[in-house]
Amino acid sequence: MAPINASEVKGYAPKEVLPEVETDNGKGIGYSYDTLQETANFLLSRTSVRPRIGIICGSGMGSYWKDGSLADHIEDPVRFKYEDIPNFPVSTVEGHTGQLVFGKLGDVPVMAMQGRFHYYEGYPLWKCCLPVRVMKLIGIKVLMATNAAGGLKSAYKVGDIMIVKDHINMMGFAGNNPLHGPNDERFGPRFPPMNRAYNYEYRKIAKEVAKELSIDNIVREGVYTCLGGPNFETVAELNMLKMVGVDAVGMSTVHEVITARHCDMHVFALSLITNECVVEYDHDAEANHEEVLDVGRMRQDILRKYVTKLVERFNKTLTP
Ligand SMILES: O=P(O)(O)O[C@H]1O[C@H](CO)[C@@H](O)[C@H]1O
Ligand SMILES: Nc1nc2[nH]cnc2c(=O)[nH]1
Repeated sequence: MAPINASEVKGYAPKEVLPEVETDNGKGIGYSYDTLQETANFLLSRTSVRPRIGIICGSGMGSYWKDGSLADHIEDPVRFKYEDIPNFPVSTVEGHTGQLVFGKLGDVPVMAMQGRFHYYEGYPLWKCCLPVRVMKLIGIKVLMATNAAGGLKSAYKVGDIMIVKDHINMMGFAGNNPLHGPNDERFGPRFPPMNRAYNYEYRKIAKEVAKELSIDNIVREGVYTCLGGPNFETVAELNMLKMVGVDAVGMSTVHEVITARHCDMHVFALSLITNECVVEYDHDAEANHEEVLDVGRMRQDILRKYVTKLVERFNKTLTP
């Protein structure tokens, strides 16, 4: 049998990005500050947009449904394919186009990631979060992360939008953390606090805006966790997560938020509940990525309007 070439397998990171531990000229794990500064300078030299809010578009929310998604509504867009950006990984998951878009959302300059990086694609966590550090270096103050997630709380329905109040870093419990390895103080401290990870003022604003848009009946607030994936959870795993206080489960965001808080960015996150987690045996339903993408499409207009308004309101809280 011919050997399998990982780079040709859909859903798998190309071979050259696979090593679990990459070093930068022997200085340690991850890319150095200077290397990421080069990436930031590359982007800044090719656009006059100076965003202060960075948005990560979750599965099915950024790109998949052409012309309706948030990123497709960014005005005067300047787009960069991930493969053309120095030091950037590439997206391999369906529903994650793989480009950065600079431009205006409402009247606010933003940068949106149409596609994020996941651990299950074969990337180490620090590499999944590399774009967050690049955001910091181009002057972004606020990270707005969105994701698709399974709803664990019994009150949640498919299509609900959960404002993330807090997270449980399950992968961190096992010692897998994006900050693992030598610490560069220019990004942040060795031991960053995480008890105020999700900005309180922004969560308050998000609830107000949900009322203004008359979507408060579908907007919730809860606790998110990220598992490594790519498989969805077993019934026993879901019941355990429920027991420890998880309301929604996904395969992203937590490590991005840790990286953003480490470098002192404000953080706001939303989970779109794309499927109900099955917490009973003898149930026919099975989670699948197609359903996740479909619900992303179903909610794209509401999410776009919500995020656009939030971006305008968050921007007003930033000093000029
Ligand atoms: O977290 P995002 O990227 O939104 O996507 C979520 O949905 C995908 C599974 O359907 C996984 O990638 C999971 O993390
Ligand atoms: N881990 C996990 N990720 C998801 N992303 C969307 N739905 C789910 C889910 O049910 N579980």
